[in-house]
Amino acid sequence: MAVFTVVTDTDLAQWMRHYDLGEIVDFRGIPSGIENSNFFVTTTHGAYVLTIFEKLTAEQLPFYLDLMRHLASHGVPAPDPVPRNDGALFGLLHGKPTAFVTKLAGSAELAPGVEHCAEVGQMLARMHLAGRDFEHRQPNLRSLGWWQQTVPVVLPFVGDAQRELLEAELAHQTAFFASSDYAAMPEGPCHCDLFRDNVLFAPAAPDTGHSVRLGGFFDFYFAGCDKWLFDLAVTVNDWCVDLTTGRLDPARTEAMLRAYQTVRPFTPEELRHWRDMLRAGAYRFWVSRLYDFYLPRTAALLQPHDPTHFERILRERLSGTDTLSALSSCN
Ligand SMILES: Nc1ncnc2c1ncn2[C@@H]1O[C@H](COP(=O)(O)OP(=O)(O)OP(=O)(O)O)[C@@H](O)[C@H]1O
Ligand SMILES: N[C@@H](CCO)C(=O)O
Repeated sequence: MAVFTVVTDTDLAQWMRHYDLGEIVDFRGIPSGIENSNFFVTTTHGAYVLTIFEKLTAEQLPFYLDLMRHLASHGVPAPDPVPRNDGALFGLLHGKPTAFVTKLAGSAELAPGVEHCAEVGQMLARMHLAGRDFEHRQPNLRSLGWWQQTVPVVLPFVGDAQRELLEAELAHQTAFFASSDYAAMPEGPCHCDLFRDNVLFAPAAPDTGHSVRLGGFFDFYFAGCDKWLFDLAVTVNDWCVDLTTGRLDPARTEAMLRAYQTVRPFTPEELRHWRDMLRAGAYRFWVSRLYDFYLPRTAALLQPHDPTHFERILRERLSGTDTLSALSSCN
């Protein structure tokens, strides 16, 4: 179980005094996830998720919690942080920032079809537009600066072929980030980690004509201001990939991109640099997975993600052209 901080019944009982959430009915650690300690807490008032933030600081947290509130109030289904009795959206438990958010209904779809990809693409574009008037500006903390710091830390652990690719891609991305086309791309609050396991689907209501219904986006704790296209590239790299080869599945990719574009059309700069952005999205997670794999933290049970998956995806995006035509064909 990825529970880094153990919470006893006594800890929880004391913690609950800060909230008006009724009596505890059930309390259990959540085994998935690799960043934070998460618990499902059911009370006589409803179902919640208690998250103890293992890395994020009290200074960083308002961005995420306020963003979730902002999005939820703008029609984007996201967990809503529950205020404490003193009005604060988080407190300290075992010295770490800790928050209660509402539990979303539904379950993750780990083998998505075109309908799931279309739902996610459209909601992602709506989320980007909804974030335009969000007042906080905090950068994506896992962007170029973090890659530049982290790559030298993981290089001693990897083979020659990986070293060469890590260094070459970092140079390419550094130049891309410095370009005028990059500067011209639209940006704003992004999820930055909208993988299949961070989206829930609920059963579609009968007679709606839809086969699937989006339950919500969650795990906003890697969110930050970034290029909207980066957010989409991260999402496509996970939702539309053939898990064996790392190639993009044309039907799912087109479904997601078309749906995104019905809400927010791409700019010329974005069309020109789609593949660079897919590479950036793959690189970000290759580096973080290498870091977590070779420099793991202790947890009661930790399931590290496979770094070679994103190495394969990056190599595939470097060689592929199909992804560019998929995007252009949507115009
Ligand atoms: N608001 C929520 N509503 C419903 N389920 C949730 C919610 N938040 C978390 N969960 C459940 O908890 C699990 C773990 O949460 P999460 O994925 O956020 O872990 P993490 O360690 O914080 O992040 P990461 O995915 O980056 O490792 C999810 O897979 C999901 O089942
Ligand atoms: N989505 C990330 C985990 C951290 O959120 C990954 O698959 O590497």
